[in-house]
Amino acid sequence: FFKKLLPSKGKLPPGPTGLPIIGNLHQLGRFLHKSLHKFSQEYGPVTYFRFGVVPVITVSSKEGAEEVLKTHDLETCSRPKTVGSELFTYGCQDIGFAPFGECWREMRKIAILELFSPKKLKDFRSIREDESALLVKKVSNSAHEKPTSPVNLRKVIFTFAAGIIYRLSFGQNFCDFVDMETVEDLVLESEVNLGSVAFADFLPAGWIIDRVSGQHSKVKKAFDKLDNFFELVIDDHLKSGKIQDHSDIISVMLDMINNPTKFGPYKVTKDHLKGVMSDVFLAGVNAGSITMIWTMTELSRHPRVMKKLQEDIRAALGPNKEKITEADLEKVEYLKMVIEETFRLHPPAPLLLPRVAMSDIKIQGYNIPKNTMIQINTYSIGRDPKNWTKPDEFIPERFVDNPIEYKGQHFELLPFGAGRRACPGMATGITIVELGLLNLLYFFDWSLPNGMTTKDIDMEEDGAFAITKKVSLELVPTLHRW
Ligand code: HEM
Repeated sequence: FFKKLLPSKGKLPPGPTGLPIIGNLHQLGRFLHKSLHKFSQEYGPVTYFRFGVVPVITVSSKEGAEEVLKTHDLETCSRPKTVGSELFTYGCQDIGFAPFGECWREMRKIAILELFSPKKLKDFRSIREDESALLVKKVSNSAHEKPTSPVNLRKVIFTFAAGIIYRLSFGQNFCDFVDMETVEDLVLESEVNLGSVAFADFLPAGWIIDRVSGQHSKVKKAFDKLDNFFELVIDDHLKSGKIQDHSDIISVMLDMINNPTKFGPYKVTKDHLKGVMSDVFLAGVNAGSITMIWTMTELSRHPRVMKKLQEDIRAALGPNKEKITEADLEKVEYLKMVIEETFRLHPPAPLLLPRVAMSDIKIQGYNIPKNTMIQINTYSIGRDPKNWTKPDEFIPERFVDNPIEYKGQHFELLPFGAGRRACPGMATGITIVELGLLNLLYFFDWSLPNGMTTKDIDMEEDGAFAITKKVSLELVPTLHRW
């Protein structure tokens, strides 16, 4: 009867049958990208399901991704709001979770100008070189220890990536007044809570369950910690009295808040500033660190590739270099293939960030009604045998004489997304990843801790939006002798 009354939705994509109210929640496992991968294997590359009462389509083919991210980019470039995203981005007044509109456009414009322009990338070279030197020093100290002990690669890689991103966005002296261990815990806790599922997101009156179950207070507590931390960073900028020098994005935005008439009609507020800080703090460091960790993990599991890569790097750069420079990044073709292969198998954000249809559209011949949430499954696309031969194997050579790149033009490989909402930090992110790995692989040889074989390397995943390796990767470094 109700079906007759409601307007026809036309031909929806196929998908699992849901239950009243909870939809298909009972069929989703711990990791959404894996559950949706299973759906696509059973129902096809465009699948319809319900997350509680929220309608969702998941797209798992290169052709479908191209239709969403290119043909219908304008109609799908908004984001759905969730309890976690609203809280951690100060009411979605950031870049990553802002709905399509003026706020998103203005924040993205400021970030591109103050963080990601080619000029800024050049200006920040000294920060990257300082952090590279610190990384090599830290690992060298461990390599000199007798007996040698394994290095926790997650820790050194996080400190390296965070040192660069936070100093360039939060100020040169950032690392002097905070302790990186605390920062790492804060990033992990915030990311998990931002991506956590609240009943209020998909059930009518679900907020009551969130209050009773303690979910609401858990997320709020994590947010308060992050907010206190941001206040500390902002206070430090205000105390230094150097807002006018525009030395980082925080001083630029504080100047915009204090002198609104100087900067055009859009009124920037403290919530915008904290929203952008939240994006940089969470998105900026995690994805790059995760990429480096998965790369070192796959290299440790594939000694043939590790050996070939280190020989290739050392032949290209020559012996006994004192430090790696960014000019060296141009010479290491095989490293770029290894990173591409890692992106294919371990995209740091396998579902990108969710989109929402702003009008009725058609994807692969199916009707997608307005307000449907859209998930692009790059995890499935990277494993699709139609795009890749032997898709489950780690073979960087597949990129030899292969035009496919990760920059958003080739829809079979989308680690940074594509279209209007593609990652604005791509150039910065990839430079950090290449630089970090080049330092680790040029100066050091790596072996597994005593008694461990390649088969013992744990590949279990963890995380919410960003999917990382659950168990820390521990390897023993030896200083390379020429
Ligand atoms: C290897 C490093 C990185 C990877 C793999 C990565 C990946 C991604 C992905 C998949 C998205 C979602 C794209 C979409 O929905 O189509 C994204 C968005 C975003 N990323 Fe990155 N990212 C990286 C580095 C960075 C860095 C260094 C920053 C900032 C310092 C950054 C800031 C952002 C922001 C602000 C967005 C939201 C864009 C929007 O919605 O308009 N990312 N990133």
